[in-house]
Amino acid sequence: MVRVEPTQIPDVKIVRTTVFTDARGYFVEDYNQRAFAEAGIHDVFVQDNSSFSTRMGTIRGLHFQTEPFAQAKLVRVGRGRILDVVVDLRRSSSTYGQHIALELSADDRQQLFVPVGFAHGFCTLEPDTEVHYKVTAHYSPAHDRGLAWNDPALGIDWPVGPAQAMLSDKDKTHPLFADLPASFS
Ligand SMILES: Cc1cn([C@H]2C[C@H](O)[C@@H](COP(=O)(O)OP(=O)(O)O[C@H]3O[C@@H](C)C(=O)[C@@H](O)[C@H]3O)O2)c(=O)[nH]c1=O
Repeated sequence: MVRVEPTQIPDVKIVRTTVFTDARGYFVEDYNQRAFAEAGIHDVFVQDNSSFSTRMGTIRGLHFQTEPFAQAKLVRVGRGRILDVVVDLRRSSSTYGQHIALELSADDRQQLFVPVGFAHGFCTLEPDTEVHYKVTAHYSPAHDRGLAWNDPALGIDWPVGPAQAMLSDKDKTHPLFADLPASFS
C-alpha cells in the first residue's frame, strides 16, 4: 500500500509505504502508479537512478534539468539516511524560492516526490548511503543545471558547512538563486 500526502509546498509529496513482514522477512510496494494518479500525479517515469555515497556529509545538488528534459523525481533511500532538499524554482508559484527539507532513511522508507520546476539535492547523514530515484525525463547533459547548495538566500539548514561537505567539482561552481536566468520557470 502506497500513500501520497502533501507537504507545506502542496505539489511536493511525502510518499509512505506499508511494509508487510512475516517469518521470511518483508514485502513492500515501492511505487504504485494508481496511488499516484489518485493523488493527481500523472507523470510517467522513464529512468531509475541510484547513487552511493561513502562519506557522511556528502552533498549532491542542487540539480535540475531545463525543458524539454525537465524532470519530476521520486526519491527514496535504500541504505543509510539523507536530508533531502527541494527548492521551488517556479516563478509563478506562491512558494517561489522556498524549500522543503525532509529526512529520508532506509529504516522509515519515506519517499519524496519532487515535481518539475524544483531543484533537488541531498546531504548524507550516514556513511555508505544509497539513494534511489525515478525520473520522468532522460538525462541530458546539455540541459543539466545547478543552483549553489549553500546560497544564504535559500536559508537551508544543512547539517554540514562548506568545510565538512564532500562535493563534486561541478557542485562547487553553481550560480546563486538570484543569478538563475528567468527562462527556467
Ligand atoms: C544524473 C546522471 C548522471 N550520469 C552520469 C554523468 C556523470 O558522469 C556521472 C555523475 O553525474 P553527477 O555528478 O551529475 O551525479 P549526481 O551529482 O549524483 O547527480 C544527481 O544528483 C541528484 C541530487 C539529482 O537530483 C539527480 O537528478 C542528479 O542530478 O553520472 C548519467 O549517465 N545519467 C544520469 O541520469
